Amino acid sequence: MRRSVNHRLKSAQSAVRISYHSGPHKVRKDHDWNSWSQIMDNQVFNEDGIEIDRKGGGPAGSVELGEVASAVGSAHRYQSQETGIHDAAHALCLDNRNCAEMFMCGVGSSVLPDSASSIIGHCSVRSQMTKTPVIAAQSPSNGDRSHSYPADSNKHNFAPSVPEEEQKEVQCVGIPGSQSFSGTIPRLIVTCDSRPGPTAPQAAGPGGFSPDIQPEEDSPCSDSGFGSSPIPSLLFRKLSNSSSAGLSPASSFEESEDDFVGSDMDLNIHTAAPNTLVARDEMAGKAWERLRAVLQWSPPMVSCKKRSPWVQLAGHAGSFQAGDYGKLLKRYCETEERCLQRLMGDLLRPFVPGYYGVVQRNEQDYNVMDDLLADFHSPAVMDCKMGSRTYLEEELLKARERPQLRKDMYEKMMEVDPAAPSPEEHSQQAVLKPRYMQWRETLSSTATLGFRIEGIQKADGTCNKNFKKTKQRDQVMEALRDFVDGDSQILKTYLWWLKELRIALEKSQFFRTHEVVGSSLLFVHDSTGKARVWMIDFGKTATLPPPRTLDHRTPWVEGNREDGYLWGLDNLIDIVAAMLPTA
Ligand SMILES: O=P(O)(O)O[C@H]1[C@H](O)[C@@H](OP(=O)(O)O)[C@H](OP(=O)(O)O)[C@@H](OP(=O)(O)O)[C@H]1O
Ligand SMILES: Nc1ncnc2c1ncn2[C@@H]1O[C@H](COP(=O)(O)OP(=O)(O)O)[C@@H](O)[C@H]1O
Repeated sequence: MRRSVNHRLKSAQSAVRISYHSGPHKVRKDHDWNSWSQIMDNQVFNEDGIEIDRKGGGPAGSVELGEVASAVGSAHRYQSQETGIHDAAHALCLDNRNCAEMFMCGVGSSVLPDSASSIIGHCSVRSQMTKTPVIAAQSPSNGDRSHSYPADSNKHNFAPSVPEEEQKEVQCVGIPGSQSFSGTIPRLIVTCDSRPGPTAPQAAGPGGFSPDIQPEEDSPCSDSGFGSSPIPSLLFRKLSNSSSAGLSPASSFEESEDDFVGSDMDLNIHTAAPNTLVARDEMAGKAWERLRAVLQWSPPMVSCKKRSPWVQLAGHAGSFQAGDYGKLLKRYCETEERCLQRLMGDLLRPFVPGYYGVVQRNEQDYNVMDDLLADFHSPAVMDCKMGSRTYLEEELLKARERPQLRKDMYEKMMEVDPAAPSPEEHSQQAVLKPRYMQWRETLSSTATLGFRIEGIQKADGTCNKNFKKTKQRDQVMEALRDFVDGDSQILKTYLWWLKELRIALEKSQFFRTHEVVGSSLLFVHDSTGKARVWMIDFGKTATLPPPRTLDHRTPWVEGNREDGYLWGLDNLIDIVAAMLPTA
């Protein structure tokens, strides 16, 4: 039995190696299954895709819980820091899928630190990576076809190829003080004005340029042509319109399951909000001890936890589908895939949704990630778009070189402020994308504070996306106060997470070497007092050519690629702190 557990732990490790392979960033093809199954050389599957023990022939899922607990213990001993938790969780979940499923359905999510439970989530998707879904009958696959990770049998590093510096534990060195933004955001308005000027677009022909009118201009992750795609029905959760008090309807996943989650085992590390990440690791260690105990003495549970209604607060309609077991499928974007892969090996990992690779559903590829709402009960959610600029420098160049007029953006502009378009734009009934984006930035708090609220859903399900004109500090405060229903304890927890995030960002190799544009912070809390902040949306996060780096606070001037992300975070922290009663 012991041999078998160790053997599975080994398998788990090799599987993890593959998971983080950052190979060629392209959509992978079916034949990769072969290489995947080669890597899984220590594992044998029965015809239902259930892993069986080579020796015993029983399903791997039938391993006794006590044995799994030992596996957890052994794996945990490999490393005890943040990465160790992940490793242990990987080992555990890959070791026993049924048990992992049990974690997903209650035990794990209630006793594990978030980082670990998110990885335990990995196992369910990882189990999809078998030729046949393990729990085929329950799978809402809808014809899902998981791409395997490109296998590279020559790679034997357990960790992804991440610079050593990046793998170091975050040490809390104190919360840096807020830094102010000394400059102003340069106005780089691109219009169809053919008059010469330093920032005006170049005329493309005699009499000024005559750009083609396009319904949409594709940006790196634009969903042009996809928004109206029908969304296939889902077994676990369905997409539907949620009640919306805002400008536009929100997509949501309907509540569809009963709640069997044992709350007595909850370990709420979120509200505890210790002062350092190191302290959190210590807590995580304790959580593992408790997990071991629970595993050794709990009867097997076949349960499913209640799914809170899912909500999409911003972004492109039709981009998301529900995945299995707390996973979310987001329409495939190569840039985002690359970023999420890299982030899995970066200090920022606890602040981003766990990433599980690419699946195909109905001929559309999706990036699979954690549904960040999955562990909350009727959560309140807020999307805050970070940074002082919301378009890439390359989009600006593109708009100059190949200007494309956007009717849809003109219409969105008119809905908010009919006086906003210039006479020329009125006559064209269209605007250029950077012009629209800059208008949105100055209308909201993006240009003045380096972040803006995109949307809020309250616990009662009301959803408000009407923040386009939320610009002043006191307006932001009002929105935040409403979001937390005046609960200063929740605000305090958010403040703690924001400060932790700032520490991690300031040390992150990924962050230093990427221009992070259009990315959001997703704030989630619920009535249990649990509150947390994650970074989402890396569709417009561009890698800088080495050795270039950004400090994310220097004001942007065209060419310096600064995004104002940290400046915005400083301001956000400052605002949240100012809302709290002084001790
Ligand atoms: O929020 P509204 O005012 O509707 O404007 C949207 C957002 O800025 C989108 O950014 P995000 O995805 O960060 O929410 C952006 O997508 P990009 O990220 O592709 O730039 C859209 O551009 P188009 O996709 O070109 O329409 C733009 O129309
Ligand atoms: N991992 C996630 N878990 C839960 N909700 C998410 C997650 N990612 C995105 N969302 C929801 O979807 C919305 C849009 O996400 P985003 O990644 O910004 O999409 P887009 O790239 O289309 O702009 C967010 O505002 C949030 O409400």
